[in-house]
Amino acid sequence: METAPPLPFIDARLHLVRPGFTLDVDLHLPGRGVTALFGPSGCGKTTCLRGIAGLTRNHPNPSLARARPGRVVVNGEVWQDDAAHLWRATHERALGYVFQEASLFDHLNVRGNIAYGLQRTPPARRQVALEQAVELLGIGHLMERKPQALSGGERQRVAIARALATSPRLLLMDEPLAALDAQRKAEVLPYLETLHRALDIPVLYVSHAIDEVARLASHMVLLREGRVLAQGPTGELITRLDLPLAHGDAAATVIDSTVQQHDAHDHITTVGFSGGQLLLVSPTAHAPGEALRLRVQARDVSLALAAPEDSSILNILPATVVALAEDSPGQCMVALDAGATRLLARVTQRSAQALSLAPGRAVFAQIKGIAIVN
Ligand SMILES: Nc1ncnc2c1ncn2[C@@H]1O[C@H](COP(=O)(O)OP(=O)(O)OP(=O)(O)O)[C@@H](O)[C@H]1O
Repeated sequence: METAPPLPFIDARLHLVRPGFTLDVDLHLPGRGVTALFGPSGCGKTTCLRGIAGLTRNHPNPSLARARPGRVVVNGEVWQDDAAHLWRATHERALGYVFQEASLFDHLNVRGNIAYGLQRTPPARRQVALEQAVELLGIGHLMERKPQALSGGERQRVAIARALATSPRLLLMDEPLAALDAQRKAEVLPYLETLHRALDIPVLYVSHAIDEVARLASHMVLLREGRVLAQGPTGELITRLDLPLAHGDAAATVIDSTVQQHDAHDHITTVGFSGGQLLLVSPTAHAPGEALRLRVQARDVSLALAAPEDSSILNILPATVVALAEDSPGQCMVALDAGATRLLARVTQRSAQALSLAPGRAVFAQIKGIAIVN
């Protein structure tokens, strides 16, 4: 019997000691898809990316730096192994780095900027053609322009295309959308979504914005004061009641679903997911079979003990209460399982008592079709 090839992975053990700040992390990440590094300002997200890129390191002799030996392995390539005295400099690590502000060469046009990235990659390692990077980021019409003649969103798309053109084995993105206004963000986000599906290049993505993370990242690392608070699949981490993300007004669930049908007449898309079917309002048509990642805020989910009839609410899902926690005075967060999907509902403590909510209790979760975002 043939055995399946091992799943690709990224391991990064970094212990970087600075005056007033220590980063001490052990990351075990999938070698595919987008992993978000998330946490408050100053928790060490950028330091983490810089460590993986080889832009920052302890004294090469770990005993002098009083740090645990570092190790960085990306899909089978060892970039750093302090214990074995192995260190690849940044230019020897096949990585692309995209920063908050696109740092393009002003004297080169867009074509020249992207070609610069391409030329630095040995022909044997080139996997992404310039044309492919240009097409993925939708910048074909901008090729002859100089960076000064680009909008913020366009500059960022060129910077991403330039990073991709180097055929990186890992793409590091440090708040690539943070400098953009909401409209520009909405312009660039769809390109980020498609690029990791089109190219099998893992992405480490630093962001402050949980909605961005929920939309893009399948996996996440929560950092606090230089340490890992938790790491795992996004849907799991954002619904764990022992972690801060599952509390407060922004608490939400992600639901990975597949389009079943789209009714163009009333703009309703029907999707299937592990907990059944959902109907959502969608102004754009979706083809059957298309994968949709949906987001539902905990405050938009209400609970009932019996399935209501004649309700305007489109989605009524059987679910089981898994856990409850006090959220804020008078409010409580309820974790529920609908099939294999974890949902969150934020209800008043009065309602929780009235419905005798407790682990194991069977309920119906009600979600308005207009409250589901994709
Ligand atoms: N070269 C350095 N020397 C000393 N301290 C540093 C250095 N670079 C960063 N720091 C400190 O390390 C800590 C982590 O910084 P880092 O930029 O990694 O955080 P961050 O989570 O990316 O923050 P933000 O979200 O604000 O960008 C901060 O306290 C910062 O002041």
